[in-house]
Amino acid sequence: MNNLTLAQGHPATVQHLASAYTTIKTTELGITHVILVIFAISFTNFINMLWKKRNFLLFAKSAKCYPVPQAANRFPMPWSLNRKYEVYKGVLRGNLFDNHFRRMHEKYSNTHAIVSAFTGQQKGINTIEPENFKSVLGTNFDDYKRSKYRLLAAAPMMPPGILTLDGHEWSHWRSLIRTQFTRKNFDANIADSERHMQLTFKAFGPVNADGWTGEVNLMDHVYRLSMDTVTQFLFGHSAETQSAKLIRLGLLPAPSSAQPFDLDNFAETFAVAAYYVGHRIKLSNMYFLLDSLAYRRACRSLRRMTSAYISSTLSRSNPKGTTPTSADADNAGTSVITSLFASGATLEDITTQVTHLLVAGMDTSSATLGWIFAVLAEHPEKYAKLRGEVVSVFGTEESRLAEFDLERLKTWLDGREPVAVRKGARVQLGVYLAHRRKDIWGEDAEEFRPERWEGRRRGWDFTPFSGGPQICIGQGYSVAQLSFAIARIVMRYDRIEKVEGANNLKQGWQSVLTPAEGVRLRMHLAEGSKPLEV
Ligand code: HEM
Repeated sequence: MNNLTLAQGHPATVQHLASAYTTIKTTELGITHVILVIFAISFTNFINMLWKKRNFLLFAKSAKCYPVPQAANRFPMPWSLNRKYEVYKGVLRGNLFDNHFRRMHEKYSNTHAIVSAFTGQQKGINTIEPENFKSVLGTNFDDYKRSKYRLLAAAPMMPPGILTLDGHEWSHWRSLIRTQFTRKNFDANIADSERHMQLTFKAFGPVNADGWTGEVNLMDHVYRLSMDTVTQFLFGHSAETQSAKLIRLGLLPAPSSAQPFDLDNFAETFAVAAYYVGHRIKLSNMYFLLDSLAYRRACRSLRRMTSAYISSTLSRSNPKGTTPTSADADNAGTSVITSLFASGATLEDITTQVTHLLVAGMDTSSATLGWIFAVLAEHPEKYAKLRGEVVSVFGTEESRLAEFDLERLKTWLDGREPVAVRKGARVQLGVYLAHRRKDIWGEDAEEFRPERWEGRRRGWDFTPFSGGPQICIGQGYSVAQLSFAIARIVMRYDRIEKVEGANNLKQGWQSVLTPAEGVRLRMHLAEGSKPLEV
């Protein structure tokens, strides 16, 4: 009362007190309401969850499903932060599959369930069972979808496209793109592939009086090689990132005609954006935690450059620089871009799909080449054997026996019970560990023994390119392209050795498993190798 009296002479204060009083009243009511609503929602959700769990268990029983072991959750945390910590620790230490996932499979069998520590609900299935790969990727393909977090994590670099979409949209782009992955297109590019190899050899640097190069970090060079060959294939003309670097280092003269953009920068910008995307996808529903201005800037400039690159491809036969038409696409020759353009896709759409193709083809190809030579450097006898086979089919640089074409490159190379999966659960197919199972591959499964392939047919036990309707579109192309690159390197260099102190087999993570510290080698020029043509 005293307060009220005092406040009468001070309208502002009165008003203030009055509103404070009303606020208290409203807040009391509001909080009660809010608590009731939260309680009602939580209770409904809880009952709903119990109901679904019951239905799921009944379904599992009626379908005679195998009661999969459940991975224990020792330190349960919301959003499975404890598991994410384990996964990410493995990513950073370079032993993701050999440590965390291997331990899980050893402890809880080839197929086990991840369940919520709070509700007991199945959240995911981890499997290294080829039969399950077949089921998810092949037989029951329509029952599964890609993780929405992959789409969200990658979106700033690449809006939805062939690598992240499902259903009709995915099959639309897949059917348009796959028409270009033909043998004819590979063979048509072989002369350019040779030129890219010559540039790569130049990048390896000169040899000393004994025929040895200095230290070569193979990953730098094969990254650019992959970028140049993949873009050659997609665009019909290459991004020339290897030449761009050689020009920067003063090892090649600058080109007379202006480029549509800084090609050297293209490779670097792509690498930054792809690095973020690879790690964001690994973070799954926590993808947003990894972000930065550098990432956003890289995504924007990559898009600008890719779009300029596509326009320049389409305008090659249209020097006036007017908006490209489908006639320009026809004149520019056949490539993924021209065929997409001819199908009526917009520049925006083509830019998106091409970015997906670059992401799909770049790190995969360069990591494969890197690993192959990292392992070969540890096994000189296998390198010699491989070189012997290449030389017996194709000859040496000095005396060629045969030209490289797809046919010859190909010739040269030549869980059992059902498991119930809850709708919405995430199924992880552990390809890395499945490829190292001793019961499938024998006691020497961990050893580098390429001879194991002799007379062996590939099935769902070997799925580096995935399988089923979403199998890698670039499989045939990349096996041929990589075989060509391997054959050309071993043809030119008869020995390789790792430099002292190099840790070439340490695993790191890009968008795929990749040599964490690069592949540091010295290479010995074979007798009779010809001088470079570039
Ligand atoms: C050694 C090289 C390569 C490996 C190991 C590889 C592996 C794979 C794998 C495992 C997938 C399935 C990804 C998933 O859906 O989760 C895939 C899909 C794909 N790959 Fe490759 N890839 C390689 C090279 C390439 C190249 C060079 C290109 C094209 C230039 C390419 C284009 C694609 C595309 C477009 C898809 C998506 C297919 C679809 O969803 O329909 N790949 N690849």
